[in-house]
Amino acid sequence: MELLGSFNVGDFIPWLRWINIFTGFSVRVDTIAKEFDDFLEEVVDEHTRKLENRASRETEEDREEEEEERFGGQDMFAAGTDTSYTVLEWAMTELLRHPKTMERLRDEARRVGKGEAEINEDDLDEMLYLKAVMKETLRMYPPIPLLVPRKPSRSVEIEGYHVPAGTMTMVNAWAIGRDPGIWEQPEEFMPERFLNDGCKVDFRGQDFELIPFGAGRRGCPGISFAMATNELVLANMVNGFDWSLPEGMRVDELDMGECPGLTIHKKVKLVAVCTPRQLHA
Ligand code: HEM
Repeated sequence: MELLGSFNVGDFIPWLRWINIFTGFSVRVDTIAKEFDDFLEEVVDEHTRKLENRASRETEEDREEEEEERFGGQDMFAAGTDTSYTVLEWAMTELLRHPKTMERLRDEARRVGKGEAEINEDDLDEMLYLKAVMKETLRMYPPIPLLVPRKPSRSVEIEGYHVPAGTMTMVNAWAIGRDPGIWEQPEEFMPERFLNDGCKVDFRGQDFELIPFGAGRRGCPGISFAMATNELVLANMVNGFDWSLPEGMRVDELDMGECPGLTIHKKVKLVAVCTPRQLHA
């Protein structure tokens, strides 16, 4: 992911793409692509071996099917893992920086979970504060800040700008999420802005003020799965544990720096202390 988001001349000046060979960029991309491909091939093979009564896959059609499974797996794996862990790391960081927000979320989880050890998917519908926390995290820290580069198939005119067909275009979801013309106090982490009669903006691609998953035909197809898993993980983290910063560390000492890449991680990994909650017998 870091490599995909790094600067390379060929993306910006296509006829200079040959420079990527001399900078070593092309070799690094090919090496990682091969390692990833081998890994997925092993996963698909293992899965196929487990399928009892399945004839060995030797025809051309079988091989094509196998390749599709590998590419599908590659897409899901690349698009779904890094994004999810990034969003959870930023959410936890902001919660630790805002103890009152953490407390409110924890209280909601323990109320909705009725003191049980585990929150399940059905409980999530009732957890409106959790949803507001996730939305606010996605507003401030869209895991893929420039979405995925696209090329228009025909020339278009947008607000007076002429964009010729085939131009590489990027949408800066990060800047949109922090635009003071759209958001009040955009640099403040305030999940409350999404509650009750507050802002009705949603992230499913209908409201262009908040597009961490992109929008339109090529928007993220994993959105529902991603939100269900992220919400479930965060809800269970605050339900099952009390969270704090390492002893002696102040909130203002938390490093909020970002790493460059296709997905934007914290530069310094979050270190937090979790204390299992005492369950009543
Ligand atoms: C918080 C989690 C996630 C975020 C923020 C996210 C965001 C995005 C974004 C911004 C795009 C590009 C959309 C565009 O260019 O308009 C994308 C594409 C995609 N995402 Fe996600 N995603 C997440 C999780 C997932 C998960 C869990 C999966 C699958 C299990 C997934 C599968 C995909 C696929 C396959 C594409 C490519 C779609 C295409 O090009 O047609 N994503 N995602």
